[in-house]
This record gives sequence, C-alpha cells and structure tokens, in this order.
Amino acid sequence: MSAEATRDAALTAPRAVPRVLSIAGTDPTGGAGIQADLKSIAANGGYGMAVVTALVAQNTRGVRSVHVPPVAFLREQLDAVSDDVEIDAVKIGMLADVDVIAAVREWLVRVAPPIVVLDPVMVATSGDRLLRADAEGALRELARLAHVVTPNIPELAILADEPPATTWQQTLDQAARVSARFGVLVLAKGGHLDGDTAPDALVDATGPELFVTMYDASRIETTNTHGTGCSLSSGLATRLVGGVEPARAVGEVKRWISESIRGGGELAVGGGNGPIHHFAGMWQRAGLETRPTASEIRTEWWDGIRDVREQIDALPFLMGLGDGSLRDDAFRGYLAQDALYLRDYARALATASALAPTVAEQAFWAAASEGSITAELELHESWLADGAYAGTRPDSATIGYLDHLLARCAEGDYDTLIAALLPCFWLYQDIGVRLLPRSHDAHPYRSWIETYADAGIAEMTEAAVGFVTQAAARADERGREAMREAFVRSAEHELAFFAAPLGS
Ligand SMILES: Nc1ncnc2c1ncn2[C@@H]1O[C@H](COP(=O)(O)OP(=O)(O)O)[C@@H](O)[C@H]1O
Ligand SMILES: Cc1ncc(COP(=O)(O)O)c(N)n1
Repeated sequence: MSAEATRDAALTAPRAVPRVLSIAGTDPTGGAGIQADLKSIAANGGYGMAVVTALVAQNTRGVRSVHVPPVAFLREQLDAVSDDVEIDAVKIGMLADVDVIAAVREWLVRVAPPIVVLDPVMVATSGDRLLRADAEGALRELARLAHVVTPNIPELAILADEPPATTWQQTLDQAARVSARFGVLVLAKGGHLDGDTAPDALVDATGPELFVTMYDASRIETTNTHGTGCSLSSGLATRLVGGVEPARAVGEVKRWISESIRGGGELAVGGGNGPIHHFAGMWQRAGLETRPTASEIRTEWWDGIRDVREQIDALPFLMGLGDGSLRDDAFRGYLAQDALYLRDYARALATASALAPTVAEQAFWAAASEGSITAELELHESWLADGAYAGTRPDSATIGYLDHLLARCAEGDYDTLIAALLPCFWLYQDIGVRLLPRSHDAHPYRSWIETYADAGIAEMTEAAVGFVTQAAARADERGREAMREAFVRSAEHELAFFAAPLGS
C-alpha cells in the first residue's frame, strides 16, 4: 500500500475503540444511569466517558432524592471532555430540568458530535420522576438534535404529546409521527406492553418513505430490569460508530441486552428490581483468564528447570566433559546412546512438522529433523566408526526419554509435542556455549563442544524457543500447563540421560 493509501485507509476506517460520552444521572448501586452506561459502552466495545447531570440517591427499590449541581459546573464538565477528546458518539440520559437541557443543547450545537442517541428518561422503573414535568417541552425540542431516540411507551407518548399507546400497532404509529415531526430515528420499545414478547422497532419516517425494522425477542421472566433503557441506548450509541447501519446496530445491541437481562439473576444485587448483567455473555464466552506473554513464559520455564540444570552441571560426566578428563569409553558409550536417541528424536521432530499449523513451523521442524539424522550419521562416522558400539541397545534412560517423546507424538497434540522437544535444543545449546571457553586445540571433546556452541545451533534454538513460547502464550491455562509439564519432564530426562554413562 502507498503512503497515501495507508493514510486514507486510516482516515476512513472506523477507530478500533469508539470514544463514547454518556451525559446522564447517577445510580450509586451501579445498575442504571452513568454507571450502567459505562459498563454498557465497555461491553459493546467502546471507551466510556461520563458527564454527570444529576446525582441521584437511588437503589434497586427506588429514588430517594435528586441533587442537580449548578449548570455552570455541567458546562465545565462538558467542555473538559470536548476540549481534549475527539468524541465518536454521545448518549444522553437523565436531564432533570430545563436549565440542564439548555446547557446540553448549547454544547451539542457547538460540538456537533457525529452520533447522538437520546434516551428520553422521564420516570424511573420504580415510578419516580427523573425529569421535571415543566421540562417535557424542552426535551421534545432536544430530540431534533439527536440521530436516534429510544423511548419506552410512556416516554414515546410524551414526545408525541399524545396519550400512551395501548397496543403495539399504536406504538408503531406514534413512533412514526415522532420520527417525522422531529426528523429523528425512533427506536420504540415494547418492553412495557403485556404479553410474552418484548418487541422493539426502529422507525424511520424522516423521508418520504416509512421504514420500520422489527426486532422480536421473547420476554424474559425476570424482575432484573433496572437500567435496561440506559444500557440499551448507550450500547446502541457505541455500536453506531463507524457508519454502521442503524438497523444492524440495533439488532446487535438487542441480542446483547437480551443475554444481559437473562444473566441478571446471577448478580443478586439489591432487594428491588435488580440490575442486568452487562458482561454475562462476554464472561461466559471469554472467561476472566489473563495470559502471560511469550517472553514471560520463556523466563518462567527456564527458571523452572534451574535445579535440573544445576544438577546436570554437577554431574561427573559433565565436569569431565568440560575439563577433558572424561574417560573415552564413557564418552563413546554416551554417544552410542545419543545416536539411538537421535533417530527417534528425528521422528518426533518430523511428527511436529506434520502437525505444524503454519508453513514456517512446518519447515522449521522438518529441517530440525533432517539435522538430527545428519548429526547421528556424523557421530557414527567420527566417533563410532570402529563398530565397537554397533550392537548397543538403548539403556533405561534412553528408553524413558524416547517413550515420553513418542507418547506425545501418539497424542497428536502439536503444542505439548513441541514443548517436549524443546529441552534437547535449549539445554545442549546452553551447555555448548558455557563449555566453549574451556575448549582448546588439545581438548579431547573440542569438536563436541564446538558443535553445540555453534551460531547455527543458537539460531535454531532461538527459533524453537520462539515457536514453543508463542504457542504457550496462545494456549489456554490447561493447555499451557500441559506444555510446561511436557517441557519439565523432557528436561528431567536430559538429566537422567547425562547421568547414565557414569551411573550418576
Ligand atoms: N423482560 C424483558 N425481556 C426481554 N427484553 C426486555 C425485557 N424488558 C425490557 N426488555 C428490552 O430491554 C430494552 C429496554 O427496554 P425498556 O425496559 O422498555 O426500557 P426502559 O428501561 O427505558 O423502560 C428493550 O430492548 C426491551 O425490549
Ligand atoms: C440516573 C438514572 N437514569 C435513568 C434511570 C432509568 O432507569 P431505567 O433504564 O430502568 O429506565 C435511572 N433509574 N436513573
């Protein structure tokens, strides 16, 4: 892509996380108002912000009192947000009185946010007033500045300045009149009608043609409906960002509110009309698990086998290998076992290649398998050419290690298999690099040490560590634990393998 095309794409693509401002009243029990809005915005994928219009002493049983701070302070809050943050959408809830409405109106005209959803809050579920009766006319006029209004049946009646609808058809007709009169989309909510459905309809009578999109949902038998209207409108504002078709955004938010109403019972908050569970579906689908990064796993796993590494270093075999004092027959006996090991290790590497999810990994494990066989052949040619070890049978350490690897192959789980394959790369490369300073021209095991201290081996080890730890970072907790166990077991087998030639 050219630089211009990249920039154009960045300008036209929806911002990944919409910034959504709620202008509303409070609910200290967290189920309605601003507290519900912030949860809804987050649950629908947005970054939530909040300007408080009124402080409401309320709970799930009802409203106790309302405190409206000075309007000048409301203006300061609104400007503090818009002077700093580019706002993608605004949801407006409780406005309390005419002065608050006037301040919000002036700000809306000046700032012109791209999306405005107005929930014409008038009366709480408990029946308490949240808008002074003398402010209804001002709220009606504010509807002209919104893109979508989300009235329930009593609120729709007040917007229409008519008696409340008693049937769903009357509701739709009334919504069409409000839509045409104020030039706004109306999401009419049938939640307050009797019956076993909770139908909603998006009504657009702003042009010459009438468009009605119906959303049928079965009514959920519950008393946990505190804050449904607040939640629906703020979730909708969030989902409208980025030019999403309103009919589609309503469908999405409706499915979300239904699962959140259904999950409300789990919360058991308060003794009245309880809140909905804004994250019920999300928590169920994704869980609450956190995941470590690949580099954290790298450190944790390496530290986790510190004692095994220290025990390997302390083995007489390793000490003799380092200072060159190791007896020749012990070393050749070890190599004969290693040659047996490498043939099956190569098969396990080939299985990892066959199971690999990406071509890069497939190629990597195939190359490692080939390298392993080549190493086996070279061992025979250089150290074991005299045939003295030709009939060697695998000892119990070799059998134990290979059984572990071949069992992981048989399971067919790529992640645990590559975790089991890793210690052979990592421990040998580490030992090679640490023994290298002790090698010299006359050192009897110089070629062995230099093989494992080689830059090519370091590169392959780095790649293997990368593939394994990235797979572990992607895995869920159980999968990651199974990988770690397979890795530790292989490291322990390496210890037994190094201990075997000298009988520990
Ligand atoms: N018992 C219920 N079962 C299913 N959906 C419901 C139920 N109660 C409300 N809803 C839905 O929740 C949303 C908010 O509706 P409503 O309760 O009418 O708003 P408000 O809180 O403004 O009165 C609507 O989509 C409505 O259909
Ligand atoms: C501050 C505030 N705003 C709105 C509502 C309405 O709640 P509901 O969504 O249940 O109608 C409320 N109870 N409190």
